[in-house]
Amino acid sequence: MTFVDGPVTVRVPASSANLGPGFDALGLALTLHDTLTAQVVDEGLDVHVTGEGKDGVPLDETHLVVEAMHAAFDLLGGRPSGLRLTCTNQIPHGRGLGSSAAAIVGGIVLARALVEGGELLLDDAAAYQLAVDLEGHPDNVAAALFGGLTIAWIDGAAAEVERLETGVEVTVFVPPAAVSTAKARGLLPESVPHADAARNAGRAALLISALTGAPHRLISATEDWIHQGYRSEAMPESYKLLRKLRVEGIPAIISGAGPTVLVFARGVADRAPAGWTVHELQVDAGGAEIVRDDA
Ligand SMILES: Nc1ncnc2c1ncn2[C@@H]1O[C@H](COP(=O)(O)OP(=O)(O)O)[C@@H](O)[C@H]1O
Ligand SMILES: N[C@@H](CCOP(=O)(O)O)C(=O)O
Repeated sequence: MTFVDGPVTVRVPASSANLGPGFDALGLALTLHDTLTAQVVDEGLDVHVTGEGKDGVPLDETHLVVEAMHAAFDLLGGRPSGLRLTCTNQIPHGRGLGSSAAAIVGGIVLARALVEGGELLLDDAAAYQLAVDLEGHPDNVAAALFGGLTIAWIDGAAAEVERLETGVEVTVFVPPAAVSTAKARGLLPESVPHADAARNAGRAALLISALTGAPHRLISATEDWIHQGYRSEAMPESYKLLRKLRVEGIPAIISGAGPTVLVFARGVADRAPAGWTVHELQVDAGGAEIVRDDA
């Protein structure tokens, strides 16, 4: 196995998972990015972080991007003697915008690009499978890797994905405090009423239609009964904003495991509670991409 000379840069998008009724299945890549640059060096591990997470993430082998790079190098044939990594992060951590998925996908794509012929040794299907195995659920990593609107599922142990185009525009309302995905997953019940599962399935199907050509269906298509309500105690302000917007007829959901509120609309930034950050975003159609020096 031969490593490439010089640094490699990857740009990886934020993602919003679930989108209301599509729990652990639907994902949407968004135009908010982390930019990661890595280079193989003679020895040691040198990690620099600027932007989101700079004061909170470890700078050793337990850094999530490094863990994902190591897992990918192990599949590609071996780890390099040393690594220099620089992360310039726009995606806030623990807000339901897929920062951990972006770190995992970015690390895998970086490692692959640092190995001569890496795309043949670890193709997109294998990279996706590794990312799902590391993240534990497929929805965010599908969108972060492939871009656009994704439907993700697990067949046996095999991670599968269907990618769709959508031109939908969104506004995200990001609260100041984080809620970890692990904590939010811990609030979910072991089972849900059959009637709730049934109506969620119908709305998830309708949502695909709404996002790919029938936007007038968005308010009905974004209703959920199987996760958002159960998690509301961990994010009461988000849930309150969600209900308020929906009463106004604005299609709002909890993004991923929360606490960010995502709205399929523009021109609503004035609804943000004090202290929250608002981003008006588009869909990132490309997913994780190597940034070429000559691009
Ligand atoms: N770019 C990153 N670099 C290093 N660690 C990260 C990065 N992004 C996320 N993480 C790790 O993942 C955690 C957030 O993951 P999670 O709770 O799943 O929230 P999110 O909704 O943002 O994915 C962070 O606290 C940090 O430990
Ligand atoms: N389906 C997952 C999505 C988690 O997304 P994140 O952006 O909060 O990591 C869940 O709802 O737990």
